[in-house]
Amino acid sequence: MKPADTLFTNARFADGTLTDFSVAAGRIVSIGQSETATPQPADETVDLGGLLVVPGFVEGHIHLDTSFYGDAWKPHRPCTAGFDVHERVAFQADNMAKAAPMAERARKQLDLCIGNGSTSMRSHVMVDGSVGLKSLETILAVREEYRNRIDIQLVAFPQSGILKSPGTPELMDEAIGLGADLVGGLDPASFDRDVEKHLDVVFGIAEKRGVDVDIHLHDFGTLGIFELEQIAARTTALGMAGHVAVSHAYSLGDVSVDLARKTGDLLARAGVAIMTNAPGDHGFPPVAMLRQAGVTVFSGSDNIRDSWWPYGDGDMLSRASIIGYRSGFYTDEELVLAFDVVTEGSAKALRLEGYGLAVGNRADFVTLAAEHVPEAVVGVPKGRAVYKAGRLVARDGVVVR
Ligand SMILES: O=c1cc[nH]c(=O)[nH]1
Repeated sequence: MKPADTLFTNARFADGTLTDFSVAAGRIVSIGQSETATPQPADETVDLGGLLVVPGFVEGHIHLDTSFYGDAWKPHRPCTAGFDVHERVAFQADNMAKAAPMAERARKQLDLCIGNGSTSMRSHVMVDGSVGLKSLETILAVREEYRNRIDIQLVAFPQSGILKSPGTPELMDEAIGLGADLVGGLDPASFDRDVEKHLDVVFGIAEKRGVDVDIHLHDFGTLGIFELEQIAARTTALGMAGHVAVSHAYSLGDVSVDLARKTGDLLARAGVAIMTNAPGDHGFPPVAMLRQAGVTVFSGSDNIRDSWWPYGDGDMLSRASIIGYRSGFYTDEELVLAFDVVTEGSAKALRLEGYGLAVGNRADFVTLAAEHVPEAVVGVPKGRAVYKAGRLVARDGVVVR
């Protein structure tokens, strides 16, 4: 038998068993009980010391281009009246003009996320009439630099609208040719004020290019629900179940329980996933109810020190804790659900191949000083080791170079 590259011993899996596993060519090739198994020969042995070992976190929604993490502090500017996406986008443009170079900021954000245990990520990147393809070109180059540390999907994101920002449909199409993986959208009703035409462009590009869709939908109440219905109908009509996500979907958190449940059933049937970061100042999708309906629920940091809010730490375990806290999750089963949202749920939404701790899967994992997953979700232990394809990429929050 050809020896594995690395034998990892004394790993505590989520079911409490102490396990050895070996990795070759970046994949898990064997898993056995530490107490009973004959160790598989390997070039190197790493003793994980009984730490909890979990799959790498999946950062399912972030903005690598517009974060000011590690840059000079940009004080938050409130909107004049309530939450207004147009105003936030204008503040963002102001801040971007005063920001450190985008590549530098993106690297700092990536180091933060990897240091905390993310091994895969989906980032939205502005592609519209205001910035053209410049941001995407920068982030594509940074993605290339980080390709051995984290897998990154990029969404061509029309932050200034598709119909409101001249040239955006063509730019989004070009973006896919350039290397973006998905096509995005933004509040078809309140931003572009034409749901049909907005979705024609998004799903038109998706169909033509054979890519997935991830739409930002901040619209509240029944307006947001109406848009979710339209997105679900398009998804079904194009046979895109499992290939479409809606990010934020605040409306699911502020309509009646009955309407949220009915819409959840619709989304489950259509195969539309929902991303929530459990934001602080308003309703957000009811995670447990949606999961029970069969909806794939996933999560991301979204904004980290940007023009939308000053919070965010790039830590998907702390995000699971926030989701659990805001959802009123107390039982072990509920805490495991919160954890699942940032691991299996996000992996499913991103359609990651070979995710999870099983033979044949990618050896992307994190060690945690916790006895089990519920304790990890409430305790959010630091001092983690992060492995990508079986190789140590970060320890104690610091990326290994
Ligand atoms: O939450 C966010 C962040 C950036 N851009 C958006 O449209 N929404």
